[in-house]
Amino acid sequence: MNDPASPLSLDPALLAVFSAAQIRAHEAAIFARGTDGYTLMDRAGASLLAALRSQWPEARHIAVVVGVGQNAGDGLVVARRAVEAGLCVDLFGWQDPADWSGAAAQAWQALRQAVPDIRIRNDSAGLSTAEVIVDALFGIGLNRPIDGPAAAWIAAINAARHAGAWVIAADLPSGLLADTGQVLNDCAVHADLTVSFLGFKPGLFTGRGPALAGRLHLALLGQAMPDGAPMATLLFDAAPLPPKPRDGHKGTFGTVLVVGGNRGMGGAARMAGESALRLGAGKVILAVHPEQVIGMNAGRPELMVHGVDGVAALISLMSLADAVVLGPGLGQDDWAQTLALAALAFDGPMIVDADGLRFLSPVDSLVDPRAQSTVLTPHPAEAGRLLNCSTADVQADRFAAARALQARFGGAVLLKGAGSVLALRDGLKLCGRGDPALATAGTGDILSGMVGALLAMGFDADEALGRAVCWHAIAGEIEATASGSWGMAASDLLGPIRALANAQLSGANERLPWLLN
Ligand SMILES: NC(=O)C1=CN([C@@H]2O[C@H](COP(=O)(O)OP(=O)(O)OC[C@H]3O[C@@H](n4cnc5c(N)ncnc54)[C@H](O)[C@@H]3O)[C@@H](O)[C@H]2O)[C@@H](O)CC1
Ligand SMILES: Nc1ncnc2c1ncn2[C@@H]1O[C@H](COP(=O)(O)OP(=O)(O)O)[C@@H](O)[C@H]1O
Ligand SMILES: [K+]
Repeated sequence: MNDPASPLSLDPALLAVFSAAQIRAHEAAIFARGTDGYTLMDRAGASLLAALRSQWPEARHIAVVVGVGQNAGDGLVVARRAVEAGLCVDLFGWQDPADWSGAAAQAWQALRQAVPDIRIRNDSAGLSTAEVIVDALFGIGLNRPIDGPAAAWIAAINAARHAGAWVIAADLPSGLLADTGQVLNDCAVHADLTVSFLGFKPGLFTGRGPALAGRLHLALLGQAMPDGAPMATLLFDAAPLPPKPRDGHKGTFGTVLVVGGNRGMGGAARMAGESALRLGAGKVILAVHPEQVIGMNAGRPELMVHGVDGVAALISLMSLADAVVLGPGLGQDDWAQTLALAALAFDGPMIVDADGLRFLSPVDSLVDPRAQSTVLTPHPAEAGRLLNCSTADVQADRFAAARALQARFGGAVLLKGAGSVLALRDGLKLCGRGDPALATAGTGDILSGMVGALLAMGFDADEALGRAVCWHAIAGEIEATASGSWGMAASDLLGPIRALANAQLSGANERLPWLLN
């Protein structure tokens, strides 16, 4: 299908995420070209202060909490520049200034020169009077669990935020691991705004990152983007479907077969079927447990519901399908196993979700043709089961988990949850959209039906998955903006999803990141 242009045009720098090692290599290249560390740090502090003043123009009293490394230097620059701009500034931390090194030591000297009576306060009581707190404790150098004074300062910042202060983080909310979005010891700053320097870090967008980072600004500090391929690219939007051809008929737009809907679990198959229909599939057939047929036929007459009691019946339905959705409400009993093994032999594009994932076998290689056109969409617990590890292990490094799943099972892999990670043939993608409204039963079934529809229309596995994930996440945002994040039912997504696919609705742009110089 021909694609119209993407509805949003974001600067390419906003679409890439770089690991801490890539950022460090980028810094080294900048230094090699003649820019020194302090010049860069001064720009970082200036960008942060500009973001602070634009977000909270009325704020007069700011607190800067500094740590032990170069992230502290960013905060020291902010303190100096804020004083120079006429703001009232308090500096907090536990570091002996003589222990700062490199650019941070220079930043301290510059601050001392500009504000000779500046002192570092080591009691957090004064934090409560600040309107905005600058978190300059840790950036990309965090490399172990936080305890001691740093943990106490993080608790104090979060308490002050709870009491009404705003928090802006330098580079990363302190405690968030740049590469994974993991937080150790449950100790991290909760920020309202994060200004990320030189390039976005993956941890801002997945795991705990989306909950802790707040709004995101990227400050390139006068530099081009880092050289080389980013660790992952971000998905913020997806092009709508092309116009529906005037001479199309239902056969043109593909037949989706949903295999699932075991006893007591018909709803999942029905939601997947409805979402396939609402995304534009020409025909949708449900292969469900025979006991489910009567109720499901009554609910949505457009779905062709077949009670399937064995392999022969399923194979005859598979012969009609352009794509199979295996898993919604499938269950784990003998009926489920018999159908799953038969469905996995389908010679065409397929998405495997939910209990369907239990019946996958590892593929021999990524060139396995079956694996090439398969989409797998586990949530973290399902991913843990497939990888023989705990959910916590999966969440500790969602990128590694998605890659490991792809290596073992092939195809396009989605690791679901806040900041969904996509392991595709052309690398890692990371969904930058979404809302906790989506954290409710059935939204995964809606997503699987969407992917099924796009596969049946002829989109390849990567494209189908990327579009579906994006529309699904934006639909969650739209519902949350309209009616709040609590209480959304999965089927509420269907209206916005249809509108997004038809380009009749665009996502709420105030959630998108900003670019600073
Ligand atoms: N080098 C430069 O010129 C620039 C650095 N920048 C800033 O520098 C940051 C990176 O600086 P660093 O590499 O010094 O790293 P950080 O300042 O993030 O922290 C590293 C320091 O903290 C210590 N540390 C790590 N984990 C700890 C823990 N759990 N408890 C206690 N101490 C811990 C380390 O031993 C090290 O001393 C970036 O995130 C960015 O904010 C930016 O200003 C851009 C320019
Ligand atoms: N906090 C969140 N933020 C954004 N998206 C979320 C969040 N929680 C869940 N989701 C999304 O909601 C969907 C839930 O799917 P899944 O866990 O399979 O639910 P179910 O099996 O009940 O359908 C996934 O697409 C997931 O990425
Ligand atoms: K920080």
